Amino acid sequence: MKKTGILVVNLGTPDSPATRDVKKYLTEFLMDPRVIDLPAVQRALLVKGVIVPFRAPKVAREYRKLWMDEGAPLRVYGRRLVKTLQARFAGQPVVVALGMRYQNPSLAAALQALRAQNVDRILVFPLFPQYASATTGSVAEEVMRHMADWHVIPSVEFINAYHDDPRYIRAFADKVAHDLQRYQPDHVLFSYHGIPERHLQRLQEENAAQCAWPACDCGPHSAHRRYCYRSACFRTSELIARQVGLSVAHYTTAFQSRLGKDPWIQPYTDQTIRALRRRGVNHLLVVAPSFVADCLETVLEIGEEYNDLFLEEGGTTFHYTESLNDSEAWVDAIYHMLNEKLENHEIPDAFFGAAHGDTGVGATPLRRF
Ligand SMILES: C=CC1=C(C)c2cc3[nH]c(cc4nc(cc5[nH]c(cc1n2)c(C)c5CCC(=O)O)C(CCC(=O)O)=C4C)c(C)c3C=C
Ligand SMILES: [Fe+2]
Ligand SMILES: [Fe+2]
Repeated sequence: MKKTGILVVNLGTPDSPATRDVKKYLTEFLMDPRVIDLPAVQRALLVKGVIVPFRAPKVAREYRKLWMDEGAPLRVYGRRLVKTLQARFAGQPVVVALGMRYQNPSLAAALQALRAQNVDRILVFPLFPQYASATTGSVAEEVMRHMADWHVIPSVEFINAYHDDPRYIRAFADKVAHDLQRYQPDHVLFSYHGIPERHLQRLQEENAAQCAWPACDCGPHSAHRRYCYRSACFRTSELIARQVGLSVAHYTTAFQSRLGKDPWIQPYTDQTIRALRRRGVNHLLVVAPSFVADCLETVLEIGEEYNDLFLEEGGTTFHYTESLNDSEAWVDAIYHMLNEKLENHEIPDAFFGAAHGDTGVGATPLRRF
């Protein structure tokens, strides 16, 4: 039977909350041309000369608040997820490894671990449900770069978007349904990590059918464009809302975490929170489906900054739905998404006559043709 390696990938996080390690992380991350898409010299001047020196001390303080006993949340949840997933595949010829796009455990080490196990193929599962060049695209490019000099390159499949997969939707919807019961909010805000608007321009250059940049009109009522990140986010909100029975008037989609002065995809989360207050929303529940593990952007940006903003604006209660992390429902969802790929790929040995001890060549199954 063929042996499959599953490479679970997340963004990455610093090795420690020390400013030195945060600088290393931010530099590697932001020097990626898929993240800061400027010409190399301009990017280096901006990242190494401005963003990292000014941002790292503040971000390091934030990581210190967030740090768990076992380390950074993104890495802790990643390790637990992979361990439970490996157990879920018990009895199947499957090896699961965790790699981070930036810092550790590195993609190089994870790929070498799979290679050492002589896997025949690799399924790459980025922990990004909505496709973006800055995340999923970057992971794919880096995986291919690492394997480029292998003599035997196994077959590789990238699971590059699953924002509309019913199992991912259900895993999130179950959490939201629970919090709707518990907190009785009068509105739900789906807040996704943003990307610069300019990234959608590249999308249209490559495939005009994908998106209508500069005025990306992807939204709840437009046709769904799979690789327009903005569209995929609207679609995710719609599917989760439908699953939990939320009507269009009771939820909103917005984008957070913008960096720099260029326009990012809109509406922005902070402005949306103010607008919701003006509309009289008193009890808000925030859900962040682009983050499948809690991290700096959820625990601090949503859980503290947006919480404070909503209360300062006169709101009464603010709650955040915790992410999927290493929950059983999420492990189960990933297991089923991947197992489907395994089942579709596997050609039973019996088909080649191996069950009868021959080589398969010229054996009876040829009748099928
Ligand atoms: C969920 C998908 C993500 C997309 C899309 C994304 C795009 C993107 N991010 C930056 C800049 C930063 N992001 C930072 C943190 C961060 N980003 C994601 C996910 C996506 N980013 C996660 C999960 C995290 C948290 C990591 C953690 O350890 O907790 C940061 C670092 C923190 C900070 O300085 O605020 C930066 C910087 C850009 C520029 C971008 C699209 C081009
Ligand atoms: Fe980010
Ligand atoms: Fe779009």
